[in-house]
Formats: sequence, structure tokens, C-alpha cells
Amino acid sequence: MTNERPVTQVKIKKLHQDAVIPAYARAMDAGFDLVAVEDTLIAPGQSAKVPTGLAFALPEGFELQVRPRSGISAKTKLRLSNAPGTVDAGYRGEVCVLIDNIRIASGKSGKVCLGAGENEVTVEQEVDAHSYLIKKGDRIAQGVIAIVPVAQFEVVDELDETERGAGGFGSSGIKS
Ligand SMILES: O=c1ccn([C@H]2C[C@H](O)[C@@H](COP(=O)(O)OP(=O)(O)OP(=O)(O)O)O2)c(=O)[nH]1
Ligand SMILES: [Mg+2]
Repeated sequence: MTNERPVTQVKIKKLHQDAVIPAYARAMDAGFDLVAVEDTLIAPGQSAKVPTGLAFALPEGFELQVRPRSGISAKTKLRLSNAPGTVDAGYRGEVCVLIDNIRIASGKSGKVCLGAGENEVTVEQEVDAHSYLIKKGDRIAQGVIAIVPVAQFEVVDELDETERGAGGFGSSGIKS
């Protein structure tokens, strides 16, 4: 890593012996992968809270954003429920990843279609064929450490005028 990039120390506690300590895969990556610490089956239309086995002590003024990995979004119908997830600086609990399986039920039982597209194995189980199995060790999301300013709110009677004004929600021409 060069000195061009801001650096902050973040203390991490392993809550599970197999938790994977975050690491940036490449020097200029914004995110580090978050790894599932236990197997989690997600039936079609269902959601799951997948544990990472990690707790963070972020410095005040920072947050950890839990963001999707584009590969998972492109290759599967798994979606982060609350993307981007917000881990507050004061949070000392386990960081978990909320994941939805947005497939509809196939009505057939069969092989489980695998979550993150890695650790490619199929498992014979009596589950709907549109279920996903997140395997322990799957890289299910990515974390981004970000700076968050704190706002000092001030209630006023009038806001300043701007070119946009109150136009929004497609005011520039996007049709629904
Ligand atoms: O994807 C996420 C989002 C949140 N959290 C943890 C850390 C965060 O600090 C805490 C609360 O998250 P958030 O503020 O988004 O949820 P809330 O519904 O507002 O809960 P709370 O009332 O506890 O703030 O849950 C995660 O582990 N993963
Ligand atoms: Mg909150």
C-alpha cells in the first residue's frame, strides 16, 4: 500500500475460532470480503442473518458499510436485504449479513443451488430446488470503512433556493 490512502486502525475480535479476519485482496480495493462463519440455507422468498463471527471496534467518526459483491448479484438471486448495511462505530456485537433469496419457489425438491458461486458443491436435501446454501467460508458481502460526518441540525423557516428546488423522483424525465 502507498501512503496516498488514509489509514485507520480498527480493532477486531474473533467471536468464533473460524472467523476470517478481513483483508484487502488488492492494494487499491475499497472493500474487504466478509465471510460466512456457518452454513445457512435460504429457501426461496426467505431471508437470513448470516454471521461473520467478527466484532469490530470502529473509531468514532467511522462506519462499516456492508455492501453486496457484484459477482453474487450478477450470478445469483441472493440480495442484501438492507444494502448498504450500516455498522455503527459504537456497535460491539457480531457483524452479520442480511441476505434475501429473491427466487420464487420451484415447487420441486432437489439439489441446492449454491450461494456465493464458490465452493461449488451441490447437496442432496429435501429442500426446494430454488434454495441457496451459503457455505461456511463463502465470501458473502464486502465491508467498506467510511468516514461519517456528524450533522448539527438546525430548524429554520426557509431553506435556501437551488436550481433543483423540490424536483425529484424522476423530474428530469425518467418514465416509470
Ligand atoms: O448489515 C448490517 C447492519 C447492521 N448490523 C449491526 C451493526 C449496527 O450498528 C446494528 C444496528 O443496525 P441498524 O442501525 O442498521 O439497525 P436498526 O434497525 O436501526 O437497529 P438499532 O435500533 O439497533 O440501531 O446492527 C450488522 O451487523 N449488519
Ligand atoms: Mg439504527
